[in-house]
Amino acid sequence: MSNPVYLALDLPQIEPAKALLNKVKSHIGGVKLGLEFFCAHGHHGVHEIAHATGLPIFLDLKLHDIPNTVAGAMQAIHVLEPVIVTIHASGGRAMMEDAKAAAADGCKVVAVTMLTSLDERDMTRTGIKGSPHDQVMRLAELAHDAGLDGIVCSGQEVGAVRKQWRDGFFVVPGLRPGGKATGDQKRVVTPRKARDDGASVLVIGRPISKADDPLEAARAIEATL
Ligand SMILES: O=c1ccn([C@@H]2O[C@H](COP(=O)(O)O)[C@@H](O)[C@H]2O)c(=O)[nH]1
Repeated sequence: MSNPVYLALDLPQIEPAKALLNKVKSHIGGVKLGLEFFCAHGHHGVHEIAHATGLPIFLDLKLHDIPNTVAGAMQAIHVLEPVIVTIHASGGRAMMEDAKAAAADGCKVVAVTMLTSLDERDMTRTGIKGSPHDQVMRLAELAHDAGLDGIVCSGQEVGAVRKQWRDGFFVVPGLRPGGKATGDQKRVVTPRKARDDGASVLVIGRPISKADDPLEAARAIEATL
């Protein structure tokens, strides 16, 4: 089985990002480039990371707009050859259908359900009633019906989603080797639990990138899987 860990490269400077990747690249399966990286370095930065590492690229752009705009954005990133792209499930069914139709062949389009930095209290404040579990299940069904490949959810929900959507592709961030919520992440589990519960991809950033010894941190996480 290939390594399911995608390193979240949330670093503002490209040279330190490349140096980090050089250290850990034998212990990860791919690279996740998100908003911070894309806004700072754009297409050029994505090409540079892809060429420097040879690893698969996951573009975590979390697109969320009207269907026509999101479809246009999906077409504009074909040239970057991402293996995974994220959009927001709350953009609605038509937006998800058009995003999938506009994606390149072989690119997995997955919908963010409820960010791992949110808990039930945060949800209530945005006007969404019920538990994170219910909200994730509802949006997973919508994403499935829209023809997407899978969803992004926390490790606290992935087991339940996997039972309903057996062949889905599930991306799980909010992973902490100690299993405790730290900083901005509220719905966390360990990488091992997420994998055991059915995650397809494990997204891990700061537990590796901010570790005193990123190579040792990446090795230690790999050894638990
Ligand atoms: O619900 C979500 C969706 C995306 N993310 C992204 O994953 C990484 C997690 O980084 P850590 O440093 O391991 O917390 C980050 O790039 C987020 O943008 C998420 O955390 N939760």
